[in-house]
Parts: sequence; structure tokens; C-alpha cells
Amino acid sequence: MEGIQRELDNFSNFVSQSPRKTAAVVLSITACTYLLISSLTNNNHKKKGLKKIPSPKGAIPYFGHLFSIGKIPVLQFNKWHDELGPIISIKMGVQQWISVGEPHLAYQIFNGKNGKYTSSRPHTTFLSKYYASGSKGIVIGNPSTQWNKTRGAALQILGPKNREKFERLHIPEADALIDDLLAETAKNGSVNIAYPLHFMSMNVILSTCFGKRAESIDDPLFKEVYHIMDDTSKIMATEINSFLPIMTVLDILFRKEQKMRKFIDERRDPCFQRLLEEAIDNGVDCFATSLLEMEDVNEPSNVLVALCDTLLAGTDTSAVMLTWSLIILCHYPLIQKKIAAELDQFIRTHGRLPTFEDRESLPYSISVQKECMRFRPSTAFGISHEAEQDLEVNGYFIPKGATLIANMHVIHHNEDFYPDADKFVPDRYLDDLRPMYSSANSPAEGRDHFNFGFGRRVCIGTYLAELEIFNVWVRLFSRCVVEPVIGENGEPEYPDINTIAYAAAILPPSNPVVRMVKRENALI
Ligand code: HEM
Repeated sequence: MEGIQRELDNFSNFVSQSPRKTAAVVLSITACTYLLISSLTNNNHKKKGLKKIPSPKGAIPYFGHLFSIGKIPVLQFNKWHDELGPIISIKMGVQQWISVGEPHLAYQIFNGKNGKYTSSRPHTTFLSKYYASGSKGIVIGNPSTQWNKTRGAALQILGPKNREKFERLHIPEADALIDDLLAETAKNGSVNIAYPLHFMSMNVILSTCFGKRAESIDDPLFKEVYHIMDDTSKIMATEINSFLPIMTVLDILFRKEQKMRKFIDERRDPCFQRLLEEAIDNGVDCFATSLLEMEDVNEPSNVLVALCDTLLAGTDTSAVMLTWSLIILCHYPLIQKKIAAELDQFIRTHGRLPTFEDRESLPYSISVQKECMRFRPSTAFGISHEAEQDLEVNGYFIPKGATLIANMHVIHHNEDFYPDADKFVPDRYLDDLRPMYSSANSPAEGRDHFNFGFGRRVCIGTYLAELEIFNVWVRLFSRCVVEPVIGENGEPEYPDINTIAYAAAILPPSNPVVRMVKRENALI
């Protein structure tokens, strides 16, 4: 989203410097055409006798609300929800975005009979044409036979039947992470947990996908994959021509599409191709080789995109989620004590640390984990869906082509669904200890939280994420305490749990610096 602001600045520069008149003429023609089309289509809801979705004031012709959304749009969207209610319509240039901030309404839109028409992804040049080369893989592809089979295969491979295999990979990563956090604190007096968590999470996904791990952040494997993922996100963020088609002029001028193709052909594909071949040559039993064994899925370019999807969707999400959890708990030493006591009780009884299978013996830990995810969701809007046809939902008119987003903060702070929603309530989920992956596929009332999205597109990595989070949690709180940094004046400086670092699909906290300290009475 910061990319949008940057591109808007570029656009203003272009209009004011170069062929000023040409730009002005193109802009006027585009604006007139747009006004004509929107005046013809804007009243569709009236014809159908439905309510118009409330929209904030201040939309400018053609640009819509783009100049009002600010540097961190999710914050402005949240304010608009406060003013206008659980469903709002935002004009992102020529696109209509419908932001949903209430769980039942989100279900009516994304699940059930409407879900059939709201499970596509919006088209963008980079993601649809280059990244997914049409409709390959899982995240960007639209429902089709191959997509269904690929998604089904991924769910099967990444599901509970492979728990032991995944735990064998996750546990050493969790232990290495904790050693690292302790060592960094001992060396520097504090640690920014975002980087080690990102590194651990990337290793979890690399080992799941290819049976490979990076030794350190200086490992060329880590650097290469990190930069490919980072550049993918950057290119995605600057695709403003889908909001303002006039920007295509700039894209042509700056040969943006050629750069996109070059990035995929010369960097992304060779890297993933190589990792795939190494996994095959070494006979590794991993997600990549399992996908290649699946009929109708195993076309190499489809597998390659699915692997890239997994890295893109599965690394930052889990890392950021854990980052928020640890900084939240830094504020609550007594809750940490209760978590540690529960873990110690298990260790005393069983003479070992719990595995995911033992999760029901840890009701308090599970409840706190879920509450952390509810309190500070790690994505702003999940991943956008698109309405494939005009829809009527709860008396509202949703036009074909609208981009549909779930506002995670507003949904998770809905007072009717979550009483005392603005408070951190560690016991909130004591009556709902079901694994998150089974809750994610329940009706709205039965869901613990909505971080994993909705309907046919619900996250396929829910089980893997939950396993990763669980194993880090168990190991960390049985060995350590998360404490605030001690400032120069000797006072504790608690990490800020109210500020987002920057605007992107994922919302990391601004400065997650804490001290990771060994528990004096630890049993392991
Ligand atoms: C706490 C961690 C995670 C969170 C919060 C999260 C969240 C999400 C969300 C919100 C969506 C979009 C759902 C929708 O469109 O309605 C999604 C999709 C997806 N996630 Fe996750 N995710 C997490 C971890 C993972 C992991 C570990 C993986 C990889 C194994 C993964 C792979 C995917 C894929 C491939 C999709 C696309 C599904 C589709 O388009 O059909 N995610 N995730």
C-alpha cells in the first residue's frame, strides 16, 4: 500500500514535468469516459431495490478515495468502519472495494451460496499474468479443475497425517530460534524478535517444501529466497494501473511488464526450478516431491507456482503472528507465569515436553494463543476475493467485479461476537480448545477467529501454521520469559503493541524489541 502512495507521487511528477499537455489530455479523456460509465452503472442497486453500501465522503472522480487512504490504509479503513458500519464501499481509483467488518456478514458473502461467486481473485498484471502464469498454483489461480486438485493435494500433504514428519522439522527450528533469541539478548541486552522469527519461519517452509534449510541469514539460500519474496511483494505493491488504468502509460514508458517478465524468468523460476530438481535428485520426501507425484497437479510449472505460493503465503504470516504474540505477552508477566506453570505441570507428569497431540492438556496456553491472534491479526484484509456476478447480500447490492476484502481488525473487534473486544482476555477461549484448522472450516458461530480467511479460499497452511506456532510456544515458555528492555533511566520500556511498522498485506508491529531471559526455575 505504501507502493500506491509512491506510484501516485510518480504520477504527479510525470504530469508536472514531461509532456504536460499530452498527460492532461489523456487524463481528461479517461476521466470523462470513467464518469460516463460510472453514471450509467452506479444506480444498479436502485434498479434492484437494494441498499447501497455506505461509502465515505470525499471521493474524487476517477481517483476515488485514493488520496484519502493515507500511508497506512488499514487505519483509515478502520475509521470509516467506525463511522459507517460493518460494510463499506471504497473507491480505489476505478475499482470498487467492499470492506466487510462483521463475521456473519463476511460469511454471507464468502461462504454458502454466495461463496460460489466470491471465490475468485481480482486480476492484476503481475500476479495473474506473470507470477501465476495464467492460473497456476493456489493463491492467485481461480477455481478450475486443476486449481481444485492442486489445492486438495496441498491440503492433504500439509494436513494432520504428516504431523510427525513436520514436528521433526519444526522442533529443531524452534530450539535454534530460542537459542538465538537468548544469545542475542545476552550479547546486546535486547533483541528485535522480528528477524529471528522470520528466519525460523522461512526455514520451516523451506524444509517443508524442499527438505532444505538455511544455516544463517548470511546463507546464500536464505538471501536468494528472501530477496525473491521481497521483490515479489514490492512489484505487487506498485501495481497501481489496476486502480488507475491511465498509469499504464507510465508502465509502458518504464517498460514495467518487461521487468516483471525478466524477474520471473531470470530470478524466480530458476531458483525454484533448482530447488525442485535438487529435492528430486536427492530423493527428499517433501511437499515439492509429493506434489509431483499427484496426478493432474504434477505439471512442473504448476508445482513451481504452488511452491512459491507456499513460501509467499506461509513465511511472514506465521512469523508476524508470533511476533505480535510475544510482544503482547511481554506486557503480561502473570499470564506468562500461568503458561509456564501449565507447561511445567505437563513436563513433571510426562517427563517430556508436549507435542501437538498433547495440546488438550494445555487449555490455558491454547486459549492465550488464540486470543493473541484475535487481538492483533497479522493481515490487514486477508487476500482479496472478487465478485464474479451481481449479488444481493443481506439487502445490500454487491456489483460484479467488486473487490471483496475482510477487514481483520474490525471483524476481530466486533463487540457482539467478542464481548470486551478491545480487552486482551486470556481466558476467552477456554471453552473452545478445538484446533484452529478445524475451527477454520466451521460456520461463523463456530469459529474461534478469522485470521485464516473464508470459504473455498480458506488458508491451506492452517494446520502447518498452528503446528509451527505450538512448537515455538511450548519450547519458548518452558525455557524463557519475555521481558521488557530496561531503559537508560532503569525503567522498563515495553514494546509498542498499538503501532504498525508499515502498510502491506501483512501488518508487523513497529519495533518488537524485548529481552529474552532464561527462566530461573525452568525444568528443561
Ligand atoms: C498464522 C499464519 C497464517 C495466516 C494468518 C494465514 C492467513 C491466510 C489468509 C487470510 C488467506 C486468504 C484466505 C482467503 O482468501 O479468504 C490465506 C491463504 C493461503 N495461505 Fe495462509 N496463513 C498463514 C499461514 C500459512 C502457511 C504456513 C502456509 C503454507 C503452508 C499458507 C499458505 C496459504 C496459501 C497457499 C493460501 C491460498 C489459498 C487459496 O487461495 O485458495 N498460509 N492464508
